[in-house]
Amino acid sequence: MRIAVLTGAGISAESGIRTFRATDGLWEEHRIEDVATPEGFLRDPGLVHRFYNMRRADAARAQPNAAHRALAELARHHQVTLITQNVDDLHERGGSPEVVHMHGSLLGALCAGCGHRWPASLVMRAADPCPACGRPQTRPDIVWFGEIPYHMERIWEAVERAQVFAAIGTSGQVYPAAGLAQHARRAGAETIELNLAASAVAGDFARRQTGPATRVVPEWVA
Ligand SMILES: CC(C)NC(=O)[C@H](Cc1c[nH]c2ccccc12)NC(=O)[C@H](CCCC/N=C(/NCCC(=O)O)S[C@H]1O[C@H](COP(=O)(O)OP(=O)(O)OC[C@H]2O[C@@H](n3cnc4c(N)ncnc43)[C@H](O)[C@@H]2O)[C@@H](O)[C@H]1O)NC(=O)OCc1ccccc1
Repeated sequence: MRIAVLTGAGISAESGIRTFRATDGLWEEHRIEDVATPEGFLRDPGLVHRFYNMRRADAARAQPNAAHRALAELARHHQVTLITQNVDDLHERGGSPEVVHMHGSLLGALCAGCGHRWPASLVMRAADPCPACGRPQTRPDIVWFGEIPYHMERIWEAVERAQVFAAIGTSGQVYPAAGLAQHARRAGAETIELNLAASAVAGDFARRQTGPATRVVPEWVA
């Protein structure tokens, strides 16, 4: 079976990683414009690096949960394209062989000058010189608002060819990720949403399983 899976912050919530829009969510203390936009980085790279250094430390402390592991199991029996909006590496540590990080990763560094990429250190600073061009314009390799997500060609193709499309732990408020369900449904896929509550695009799904990811994902995979 060809299965395309899209995950969001909700799949990592039970591993202790805060989501974005929950009351104690990440965007509570920080204005999106300040910490997740190219303009915010130009204005105050120190603030942005402190934000992502904190997230990198949180992710390093967290452990994959039963939902991450269940998706790894699914990939052993089906042709799974696992697309995530998450920048943590819990899918990989949960055993998933291949993960498409459409919004980048906390484990990557990117030179805003020459575009060179290299593995991130736990604590990053803008002044860290680029190993390729030497310029001190180091940023996290993360897709910010107003920037084009990574791997879009591959993602559209996988969603169009999927027989099943599942969205797990995502609020459906950020595009183009939130538009993938409708695209899959139009291409004839069976669609299912797994979440604690209905997302902003719940209407695009034929089926829904409501509950915490660590319960509903293993149930769905079984
Ligand atoms: C706010 C929104 C309106 N704005 C956008 O969508 C913008 C603008 C836009 C573009 N098109 C539009 C169309 C309409 C309106 C606006 C737009 N989009 C962009 O700027 C994108 C770039 C967006 C990426 C920004 N970067 C992120 N992340 C990296 C940074 C970082 O992480 O710091 S987005 C970030 O926020 C989003 C958060 O959403 P979720 O992951 O869903 O998390 P959330 O907290 O919201 O919800 C948690 C869910 O889990 C559930 N849950 C909680 N606990 C559990 C639990 N235990 N079990 C199960 N479920 C659970 C909850 O019920 C809830 O549903 C994720 O995508 C996450 O990656 N770029 C772009 O459009 O470029 C052009 C383009 C595009 C395509 C082709 C050509 C050109």
